[in-house]
Parts: sequence; C-alpha cells; structure tokens
Amino acid sequence: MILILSFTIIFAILVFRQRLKVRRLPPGPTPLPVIGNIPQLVYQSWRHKGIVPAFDYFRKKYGNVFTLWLGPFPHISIADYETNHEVFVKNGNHYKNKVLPPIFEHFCDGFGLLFANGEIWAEMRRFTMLTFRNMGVGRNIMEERLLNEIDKRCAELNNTEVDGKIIVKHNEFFELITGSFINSILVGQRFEDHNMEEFYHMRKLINGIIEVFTIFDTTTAVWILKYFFPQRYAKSKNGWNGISDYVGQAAEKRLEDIKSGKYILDEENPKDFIDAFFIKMEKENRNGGHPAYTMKSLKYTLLDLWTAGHDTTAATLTSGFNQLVNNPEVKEKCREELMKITNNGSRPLSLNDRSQTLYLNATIAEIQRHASILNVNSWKTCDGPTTVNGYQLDSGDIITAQVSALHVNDDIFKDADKFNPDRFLENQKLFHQLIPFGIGKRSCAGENLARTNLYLMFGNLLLRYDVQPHKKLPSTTEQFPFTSSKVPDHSSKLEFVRI
Ligand code: HEM
Repeated sequence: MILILSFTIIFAILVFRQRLKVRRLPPGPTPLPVIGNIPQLVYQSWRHKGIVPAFDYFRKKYGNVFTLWLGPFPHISIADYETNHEVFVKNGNHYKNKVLPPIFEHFCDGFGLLFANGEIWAEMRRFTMLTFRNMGVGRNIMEERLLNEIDKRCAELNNTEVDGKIIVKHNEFFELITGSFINSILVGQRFEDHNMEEFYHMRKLINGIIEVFTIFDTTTAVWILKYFFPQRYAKSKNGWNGISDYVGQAAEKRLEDIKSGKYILDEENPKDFIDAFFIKMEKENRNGGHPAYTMKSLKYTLLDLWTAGHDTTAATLTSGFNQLVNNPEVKEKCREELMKITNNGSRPLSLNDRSQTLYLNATIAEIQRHASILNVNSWKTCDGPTTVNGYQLDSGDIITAQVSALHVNDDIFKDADKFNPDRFLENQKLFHQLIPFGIGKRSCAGENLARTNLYLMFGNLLLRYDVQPHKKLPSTTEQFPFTSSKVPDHSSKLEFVRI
C-alpha cells in the first residue's frame, strides 16, 4: 500500500513538473509522463517515411522552434537560420557543451573533439582549426595534396578503361580518395599499394561504428550495453580502439624518430597534423605543459578527425554524383563553366577559381543541402538561464540547430524536394542560410578541409570525365531515413568517360 502511494505521489509530482515546464518551453506535441513524445515521433516518422519529414511535420505545425520530449527530457529544435544565428552565434557561449552519448564519453575519456566538453576540447578545437587554416592559406598543402591524390587515383581508374568507358563503384572510389587525403593531412601518409590493407582495415572499423551509431546505442547507459548487448558494445569498442591504435601508432613512431634524431621537426613547415601538434607540445612543455598537449590527447583528436572527416565527405561526394547523373543538364552547365575558366581543361581547377565558378558553387551548395549528412544533429546543453525566441531556458536544457529540418524548410528553400542549383543564383542570401557544417561553437572543425575537398573533387572530376549512370540510375532518396546519419544510395555504379 505504502509502495503504491509513494509511486503515485512521485508520478503526480513528475506530471506536475512536466506540465509547468511545457508551458515555459517552445511549443510541441503534448508529452506523456516518462516517455514524452516518443510515440508521436515514432508515429510521424513511420507516417512520413523518415525522421527528417517527421521534423518537418512538427515544424509546420508548431513553428520553426519546437520542443519534442525524448523520454523525460525536453529537446528543442531550431529549423530556421535567423533564430539559429541569434542563439548559436550571437549567444553562442551559452551552448558550447554537447550532450555526450554515454558510450562515446566512456571510450573517449574526456579527450578529442567530437565527444568532449570543457577546456581540453576548447583548446584542441582552437588548435585544430588554426592548423587546418595554416595548411590551406599561404602554404596550400591541402590543395597540393588533394590535386596529387586526384591525379594518382584517376591514373589508376584510367588503367581500367574498356571500350572507352571506366566502370566505377563510385562510393568506394570516394571513400578511398577521401581516406587517403585525410590520412596524408593527419599522419603524412597516403594509401598506396604497400599500405592499402591499412585503408581496408580502417574502413571495416568505421563501418562497424556506423552500424552501431543508432539512437538506441547513443542514448543507452554503458552498463546496459555491456551486459545485455555485448556484441553491440564490442563493435563500438573495437572500432574506436582500432582506429585510435592505428593513428596513435603513427604518432608514437614519429615521436620516437624525433627523439632519436631520425626525424627533424621543421617549426616553420609542419608537414602534417602530427608535426604541428608536436611543435605546439614542445612550446607548451617549455612553459610547464598543458593538459591538452599529451600523447593521449593527440591520439583521440586524430581518431575524431579521421572518423568525423571520412564518411561525411565521401557520403557528400556519392550523394552529389547521384544527383548529377539524375540531373544531366546541371552537370553540363557545370562543365561548360569549368571549360571556360580552365581554357578547355588545359589546367586543373584550383581554389583560386572559386570566385569565378558561380554555377559550380551553387551546385555544390544544392548538393550539400540535399546530402545534409545528419538526420539528427548533436544536442547541446544550455549553461545557464537564457531565452530563445522569448522562451525561458534553464541551465541544462537541451537544444540544437536542427540542420536537416532547416534544409527542407520550404519557407526558406522553395520546392525543397527539387534539386535546383539556380535557387542560390537567384537569391544569394540562401548561401548564408545553408548550414551543412552546423553553426556556432560546435560547428564542424574540419569545414575548411571539407570545402577544399568538395570543390576540387567535383570540379576536377567533371573536367576530366563525362559521368553517366551504369545500367540503372542511382536513387537520390535517403536509404536509412530512421538512423542518426544519412546514407546515400550506393547500390549502383557509374561510367566515367574521359573527355
Ligand atoms: C562534407 C563534409 C562534412 C560535413 C557535411 C560535416 C558536417 C558536420 C556537422 C553537421 C557537424 C556537427 C555540428 C554540430 O554539432 O552542430 C560536424 C562536426 C565536426 N566535424 Fe564535420 N563535416 C564534414 C567534414 C569534416 C572533416 C573533413 C573533418 C576533419 C577532418 C570534420 C571534423 C569535425 C569535427 C571534429 C566535428 C566536431 C566539432 C566539435 O564538436 O567541436 N568534419 N561536422
């Protein structure tokens, strides 16, 4: 009897507190106690065939800022540019901390960039962005290495030409080219015949992580996963440990070589991320050291950069070429522009051409809008009482720029379902309203690298090849609309015909 009474009282308090909170927060469907809006979210995702269309349904019904209770906690999504800018840029200092999925927090131990908060994360983020900027501006390491990578991989492709056609499993081609480029920027080694096995090993580990990157795995307590779902737990563990061991070994070997005098660090010209880190670490050590500049921190940062940078870029390239072969008139207009600018393809496209390739820029923007790689963006917590659109938020309230919902927002992108690069030429403002790399203090730390990759890859491949579908057109619809991240169709192949 006492048990039933206590349970009823606790339940009544929870319901009362939830009702009070609902009144203060941005609108949304009425939540149930404990399970919140999960039934409505599941139903609308089923009805509209995906999480993003379900978000769009809630946005249309409740406005650009809406609340969904995921279990007992309210989660606020913002699906327009102005409010996101106001919250995450102008007021961004309040939203630096991510809600860390327990399993990743457990593996990363407070280090790295993706699943960390606090001073070590902030310092590593500053350092990473500065290092990438230095590699892009002035010294142009990024451009040189990527153009070299494109040359070498295209030469390999050309060797497989039969009857004037090269049949390409394009997602695998983009995974290899992106993996090799990122590896060369981070640890100074591209993938060639002698170390190709290492690339396949990394791919296998990343695929394992992607398989368990579901809403279930990212919200469940570690002990539950460990004891009741040991295979899922092992998959995450093997993935994170395997990748961090691979990049960590490269860093340790470099350190040994530096100590033994076999390798000399050039302070003015670091050749990759590891070099830049050791140069900074040496400087910090002279001043008593900094907890962000340790081998452990380097290992986890490299791990995060590899995993965050690889699939996102490869998926955008795959999704983009799927769109281009479905929209041949766009492909032709890009090529016409590229030919004009490079004097009929007599030189490769360079980053310096960006101001002249207006149509290519618009096409890449439209590709990124459709590719919009995360169905659900990572959640941030607010660090103190603040307001969003006039609503009062408390410390710990959960919020995000819901990028996927913003990119299908018909009020911003008219006929959002259509693939139409011209929309960006007709209204330049749309370039700012597009936020494929997120916004604010937790936006993508590799944006610079990714933009370099997308521009040079799309531009130079379209200059070299006429790309056609092979046997069937790839689909441009989302393959796994119920998972956290998007996966483009890679069931088909493409034909590359040399120009
Ligand atoms: C087309 C390619 C890419 C896209 C579309 C993309 C997009 C994103 C998005 C949407 C986020 C989350 C933003 C948020 O939480 O609000 C993110 C975070 C991140 N990205 Fe990227 N990304 C790409 C490539 C890269 C590359 C090449 C790297 C590095 C090599 C990278 C490193 C990171 C890191 C470290 C974070 C976490 C930043 C933090 O929490 O402080 N990304 N990215």
